[in-house]
Order: sequence, then C-alpha cells, then structure tokens
Amino acid sequence: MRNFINYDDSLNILSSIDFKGKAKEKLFLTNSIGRTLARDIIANDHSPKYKTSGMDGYAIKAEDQNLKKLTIIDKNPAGEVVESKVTTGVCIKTFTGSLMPEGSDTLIPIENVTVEDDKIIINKEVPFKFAVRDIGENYKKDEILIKKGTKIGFAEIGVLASLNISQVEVYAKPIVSIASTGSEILDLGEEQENDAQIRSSNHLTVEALAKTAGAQTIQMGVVKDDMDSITELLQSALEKSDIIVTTGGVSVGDYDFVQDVVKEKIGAEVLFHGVKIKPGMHILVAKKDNKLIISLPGFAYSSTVCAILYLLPMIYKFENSEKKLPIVKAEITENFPQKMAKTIFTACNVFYEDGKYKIDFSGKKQGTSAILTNMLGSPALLIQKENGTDLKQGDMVDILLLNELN
Ligand SMILES: Nc1nc2c(c(=O)[nH]1)N[C@H]1C(S)=C(S)[C@@H](COP(=O)(O)OP(=O)(O)OC[C@H]3O[C@@H](n4cnc5c(N)ncnc54)[C@H](O)[C@@H]3O)O[C@H]1N2
Ligand code: MOO
Repeated sequence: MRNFINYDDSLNILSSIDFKGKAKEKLFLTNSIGRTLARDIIANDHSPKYKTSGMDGYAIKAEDQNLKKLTIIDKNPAGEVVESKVTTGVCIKTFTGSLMPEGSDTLIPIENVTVEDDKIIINKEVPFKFAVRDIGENYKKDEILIKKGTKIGFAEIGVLASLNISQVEVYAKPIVSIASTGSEILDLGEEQENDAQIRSSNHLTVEALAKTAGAQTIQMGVVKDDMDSITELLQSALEKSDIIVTTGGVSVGDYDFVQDVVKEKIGAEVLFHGVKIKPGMHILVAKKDNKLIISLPGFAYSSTVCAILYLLPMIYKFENSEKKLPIVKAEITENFPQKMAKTIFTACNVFYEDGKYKIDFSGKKQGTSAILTNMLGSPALLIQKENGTDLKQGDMVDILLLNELN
C-alpha cells in the first residue's frame, strides 16, 4: 500500500534538495534581463568619484557671495577637465554634470545672477555647497550594490551599466525535459484512429509553465504506455536535462508503467510517491544522479496544478532565484465546504474589489480532475489545508494567483 505523505512534508523534502554545483554562465548585460545574479555586485569606486555640479551656473566660493560681483575667468563644459581654479573674486561657468573646478565649493545657478560683460552680479544668494553633488552621493567604493540572487530588472541593468559591467554572471537555467505518457493520447496534428483516443495537452501545458518560470525546455512529446518506450525516454532525458517531467501512468492501473520504470528500471531514489493533496495525489518525485524526476498524474487539471506546486519551485531553486509562488489572502464570497482531509486546490475566479482580493466560483465546472478549462479567465487556486474546516462567506483564505506565475 502506498504511503501518502502530507503536503507540507512533501515541500520539506523538496526544500532539502541541493542541485549541487549549480551551473553559472556569463551573459552580455542586455541579454541578462530576468535572470538571477550569481555574484554580488560591488562598487569599484565612489559615484560620483569627484564633486560634480547638479545645475547649470557658476562655480564659486560660497563666502564670495557678499562681494556681489565676480569675474568669469573660464568655461567648464561637461566631459572636459578645466585647468583654471576658483580663487577669491572669480567664478567659472559650469554646467550640469561638469566636475566642480578646484577651489570652488558652491554652484550658483544662472537664474540667480545677471551677466554683465565678463562679470556676474549676484541677485539671490545660495547656501554653501548648493547644487554640488558630493563624492559618493550615488554609492561609496566597496558598497554591495546588488546582492547575489537578485532578479535582474531595469534598475539592475542601469546600475550594472554605470559600473561598466558588460558581461554579467548569472545562474544557468535548468534544462527541463517534458513528456506525456499514455497509449490513448495523441500529439498535436497526429491523426485520430479511434474514438478512445484523446488529444494530449499535458506535455504542452507543462512546457509552457516551465518556460514561464524561465527554464530551457526539451519537448519529448507523447510516448506510448509500455515499459521499453518509457525506459528509453527516461534514460535519454536523464542524459540531457536537470529536471524531467512526465505525465500519466503513476496511479494504480495495469498500464501505469512510469512508476515501475522510475523505481525499478532506472533505479532512481524515490523521494515520495503519493501526497495527501487534491488533485495530484499520485505524484511521484524521484532523484537520479542529482537530477530530479517529477512524474505527474495524467489528468489535465491534476498535472497542471502539480507542475505549478512542485516543478516551478524547483526551477526557482535551480536558478537560485528569490521567486516564490504568488500566494495571497482573499475574501471568499460564498460558503465552501472542506470536502476531504487533504490539502485541496480548487480553481476559482479572482477579482480585486474594496482594496482586497475576492474569489467566487461562478462558471467553474465540477467533475473530475480532467477539467483544464477551469483555469481560463482570471483564475486562482483556493488552497484549503488538510486539517481545515468548512469555509464561510467572508472568510479570508489563501489563494494562488495563476496569472501572476513567473
Ligand atoms: N482505482 C483507482 N483509480 C484511480 C485512482 C485511484 O486511486 N484508484 N486515482 C485517480 C486519480 S486521482 C488520478 S489523478 C488518475 C491518475 O492516473 P495516471 O497518472 O495513471 O494517469 P492516466 O491514467 O494515464 O490518465 C488519467 C486521465 O488523464 C487523461 N490524460 C492522460 N494523459 C493526458 C495528457 N497528456 N493530456 C490530457 N489528458 C491526459 C487520460 O486520458 C485519463 O483520462 O487516476 C485515477 N484513477
Ligand atoms: O489526485 Mo487526482 O490528481 O485527483 O486527479
């Protein structure tokens, strides 16, 4: 008899997995968007390195403003280093982004002066250090600017560019191979020969999810339910991938060969087979040579929910990313019973109203775990805990936002 573990225990087992020697790669900065940084980014200098003007005006000594009139001795455009120095009674015309000339401590903006020949008349004084950007205003040398594990977004790209880092070290994406097993299932475009055949959706749904999470995928298609084909499939997938996902063939039927192949033919170490969840109770997770095999049940809704719950966090983990499944609180707008003592994931509609998420079940079909169309629209999964009780209208519940997966 299979030993069904509870959901939290299954997550704990997976959280202890260590994809040893996680691969890293170097990418050109512009190709690194969305990837996870594999090392801390440390400032190699102060920014700005020198005092810099923050406005267009005249570099002066603040104390000279009481002289009311100063002589312009030079012009200091941005991008050039001016030789002249500011001494008592003189000023240098200086622009936004120019270095402050030696001897100056303050920038008086052009709006505050009148120019007469080679002189400025000070109409309105400014305080000491006005419009001068201090050394290290942006950051100081040796400051950790971006932590390892950060997802690279627009701000990270800008900061990396300002440091002249053209190649960034990121964690490699895992290679995820996907196949659906079943003698009744047909791949896209394959000709139907009898009424008992159905179109496979699982291999493509799981691939889409893996890609959404940033994995590289190898689509292995549809495989017949026989020991040899499944053994060959898994052996070949193990050679070229970090994570292998199969769907179908893990329950108790005569043709449920995936479990036999995983356990007996390829000698993988089973981490768990059977979790007290609905859907997906027959999920099998095994390890072989530091590679993970995730065998999901065949039903379309089951395999999709399980791919979200188990595959996505493993992809995040492989990439050393801080990403998490988007689980938030929502108000349930109708009574909803706890149908069984399992962790249950039910498709619902989510909307945002009165400053909070709310859910209902309008238009959602009831039936087996085959109903994938329940995940269309603006969907979420209501999460009911194994030891939970019937939910009442107005209760705050946990939901997983399906359109926020990344
Ligand atoms: N006597 C029992 N029967 C079943 C049990 C059980 O405990 N005792 N568990 C049920 C549950 S729950 C599930 S889930 C399924 C899981 O079965 P398998 O993982 O072995 O999956 P299959 O039997 O291969 O397929 C189930 C169902 O899904 C359809 N299917 C299969 N592959 C695909 C695909 N790629 N795309 C779309 N649909 C697919 C298949 O035609 C079947 O209808 O077992 C229950 N039975
Ligand atoms: O546990 Mo099965 O996956 O309900 O449908």
